[in-house]
Amino acid sequence: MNLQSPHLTIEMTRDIFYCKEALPLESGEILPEFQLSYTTQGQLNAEKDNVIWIMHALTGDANPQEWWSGLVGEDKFYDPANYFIICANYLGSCYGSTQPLSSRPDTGKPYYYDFPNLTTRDIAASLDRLRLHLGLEKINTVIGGSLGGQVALEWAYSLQNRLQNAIIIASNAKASPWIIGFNETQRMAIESDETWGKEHPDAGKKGLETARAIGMLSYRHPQTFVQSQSETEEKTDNFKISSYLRYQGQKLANRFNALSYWILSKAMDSHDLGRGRGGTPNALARIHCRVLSIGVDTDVLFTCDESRYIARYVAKGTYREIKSAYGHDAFLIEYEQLHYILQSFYLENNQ
Ligand SMILES: CC(=O)SCCNC(=O)CCNC(=O)[C@H](O)C(C)(C)COP(=O)(O)OP(=O)(O)OC[C@H]1O[C@@H](n2cnc3c(N)ncnc32)[C@H](O)[C@@H]1OP(=O)(O)O
Ligand SMILES: N[C@@H](CCO)C(=O)O
Repeated sequence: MNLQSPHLTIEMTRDIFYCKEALPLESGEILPEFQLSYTTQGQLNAEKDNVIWIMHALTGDANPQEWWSGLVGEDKFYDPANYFIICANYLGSCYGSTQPLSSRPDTGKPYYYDFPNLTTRDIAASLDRLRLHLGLEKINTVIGGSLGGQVALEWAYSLQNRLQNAIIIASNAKASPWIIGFNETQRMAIESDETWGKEHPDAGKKGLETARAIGMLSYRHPQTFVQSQSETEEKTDNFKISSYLRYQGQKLANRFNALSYWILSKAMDSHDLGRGRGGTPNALARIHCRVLSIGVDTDVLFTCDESRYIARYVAKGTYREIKSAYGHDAFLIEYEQLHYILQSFYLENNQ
């Protein structure tokens, strides 16, 4: 791909990166080869300092113009007319990258339950392979929410002075027992599905519906549903919130698969920037770039204190807060506040 093509590619291009070099994983296992589906839009400038790398969350794909439409795209904050914008689907996810349903190179059959557990550090390492493949010596900004923020933080640590800004939204430096607990209940729901364990692409699909319903409660806030799912007084059964959660479960199960969900939820649980690095504060202090850590006041999953903690221990940290009734998912919704916070951050740093 000629990143400095004279043709400004405002249109998003989709590509697959095939990496034939084995990827050693934190577990000690090795992924012999892998592919990453990714999108790019815009053009690398002459100084090569306008790369924006967008990181998706748990069930995201490589198309931020879809799930972050208020932030990425023509005339949006991250406008391809000004930036070279890239987004890659993570290892383990089912949107074009190597995942449990991918064929193993040694047998030609799907990995299924033999797919190796991944950590956020492994995912960051796989993205760095793509960076090197594209010849991107430096990145202006890595930005992501939730799992995307966790991977962004791991990558900020290893990129060091090759990265200018890390923007971590509704995320953490180390998975809390609370988050691991929520993910464990979701895996229990998948395990309770009698099809789980079978070698079939839809294994665990019904359990995934329940897992998503549990997840949706953690991604929102009681206020969210008071506003959108309240009832008149005569209702005694068949409540709106019940049908909403069942609907969201079906909606996700129809676009995702339980094996990918399992692998990525384990990656979220594995997240600990300080592992092998003298603990979280020491690791945060060694991040070279500027870090903007954004919390959501009603986020009950990734709390504001966890976002404040990141800003407090990194060398060049700023903390900002979104006020929202939406809870954790506010990072996908509160575009006006996000725009204001991002604009102030870049202006404060003369960018
Ligand atoms: C950064 C990332 O990687 S994100 C990962 C990828 N995620 C996605 O692609 C999804 C991102 N989008 C979302 O999560 C949500 O749409 C948000 C957070 C952006 C917006 O949330 P909300 O405005 O509350 O809409 P939400 O999606 O929760 O619910 C609306 C849907 O539920 C349906 N619904 C609402 N109430 C009910 C109910 N009582 N019963 C049944 N269905 C209901 C609506 O009809 C609507 O259906 P549709 O999605 O088919 O149009
Ligand atoms: N609701 C978003 C964020 C979860 O962390 C998703 O589905 O990935």
